[in-house]
Amino acid sequence: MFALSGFTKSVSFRPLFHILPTLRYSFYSTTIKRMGVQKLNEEERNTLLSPLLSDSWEMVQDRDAIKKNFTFKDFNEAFGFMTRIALRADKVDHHPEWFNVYNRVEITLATHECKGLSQRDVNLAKFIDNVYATFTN
Ligand SMILES: C[C@H](O)[C@H](O)[C@H]1CNC2=NC(N)=NC(=O)C2=N1
Repeated sequence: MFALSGFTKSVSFRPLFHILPTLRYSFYSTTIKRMGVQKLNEEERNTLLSPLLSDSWEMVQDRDAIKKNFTFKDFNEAFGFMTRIALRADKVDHHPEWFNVYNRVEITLATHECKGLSQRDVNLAKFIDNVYATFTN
């Protein structure tokens, strides 16, 4: 007992405990999170996608993707909107396809991994609509 406490005192395991959350997060973000994202099924399309399609999101022609156009006062506002989305997109590792000219931003959402619409697109679309609401007040 005495010998063990002497050992733990001289060889500290503390640094390991510090990096443990990082290791866990990196395993989560590279392995677990990326495992098998599924295309939305019919029921999910009815419950999750329909509200977006009633709120100016549209299906893209010949593709399982949604798009929406946003307009702003000027370029400064449009770019501010894009910046907030870009930070979120990078955090959740899910990125929009987008096009900007001055005060206009056109956004298309789809998931590469399942080659179509997934829950991630629904989440990002809702986030985008919430950000846009802060600009149009
Ligand atoms: C390799 C990397 O994880 C990816 O390709 C990520 C990044 N951003 C992404 N963005 C979108 N829209 N769909 C994805 O499947 C996706 N996957």
